[in-house]
Amino acid sequence: MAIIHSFPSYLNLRSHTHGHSTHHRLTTISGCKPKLNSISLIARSSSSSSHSNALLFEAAKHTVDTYVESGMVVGLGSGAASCLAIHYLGQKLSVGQLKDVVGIPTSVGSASDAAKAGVPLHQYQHSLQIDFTFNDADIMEEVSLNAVIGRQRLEGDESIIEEKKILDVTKNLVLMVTEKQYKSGVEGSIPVLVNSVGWMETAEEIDDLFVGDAEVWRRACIGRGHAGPTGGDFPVVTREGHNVLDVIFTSPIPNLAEVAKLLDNIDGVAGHGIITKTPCRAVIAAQSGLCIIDNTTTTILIQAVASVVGNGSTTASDMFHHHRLLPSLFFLSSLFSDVEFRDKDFLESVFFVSW
Ligand SMILES: O=C(CO)[C@H](O)[C@H](O)COP(=O)(O)O
Repeated sequence: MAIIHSFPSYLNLRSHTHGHSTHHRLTTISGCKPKLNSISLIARSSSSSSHSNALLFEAAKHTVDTYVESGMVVGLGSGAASCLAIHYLGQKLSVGQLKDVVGIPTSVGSASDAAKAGVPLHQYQHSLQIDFTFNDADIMEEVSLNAVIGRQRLEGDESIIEEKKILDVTKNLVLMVTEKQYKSGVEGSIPVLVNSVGWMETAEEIDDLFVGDAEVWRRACIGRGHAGPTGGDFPVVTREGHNVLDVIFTSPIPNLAEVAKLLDNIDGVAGHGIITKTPCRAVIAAQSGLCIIDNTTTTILIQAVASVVGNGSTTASDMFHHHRLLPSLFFLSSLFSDVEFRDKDFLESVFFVSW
């Protein structure tokens, strides 16, 4: 993959590495409460879950260190990485490294995390200017960085609609995912909010639209036994009174944005969990370090690299998985220094925070 911005903290992170070593600095964390002042180098953990927590914390820390500045209004996302980012942000506020940051929670969970972490909160209001937002995504389409949220919501106490409004109005957005969630073709559930009156007709229409590619199930409240495709007697009803359909794709979706458009045009659909936002950056926690991708420049660089390496089929996935392409990317970075589309940030682009 990887496009890349070097931001101020790129230098900081690089200074933590040993030359071009592929060993990324990891940070001890304790549950969801990283301690800002207790950063230490640790060997890669033998426990895979603590290792993946450490990787997620690197993504969260990088996101906060790089994009959050004093005085900002910051959208606070939901999910494991966002929880780590909120607590890290709280730590930076408590030691005075950041000041006057106001958080806009995207969910009940993020509001609760922020309250515990000491991040001052405001409720989202229409016309509020949000400088920057971070969020988790359940899965992300490579290159476009279109993503899916809302797969985990089993109780209906969260609002995908409100969360998407915040992501929509924010000036800058970072989505944090692991490398396993960064896919060339997204599969699995797309959560779709439908009016509960007439939900069955809407579900049938969606089923017809994606026949052979997806199954449609109405989401049931957890703890209510086996509900089956109709959601049984206790379907989830969201805060806004919608039912949630899981449109479960059984094969990779070639273009997530197309699916979003098709869903938007169906009567009875009130919203869905697909995010399509430009500009958007992905901070990807990979085994070998962090990878930062910006969807405004990805396509251009991929095409350019494909031509330099003489392989028309080069994809973001190739770049992500085959480090051999990195020299080409660096080379291109220097070649493009005079080209109009490259702004200063872009000129300073480098490809991985640490490999
Ligand atoms: O829907 C989402 C953001 O709104 C997230 O993708 C979801 O919350 C991820 O949860 P976790 O990180 O705990 O798997």
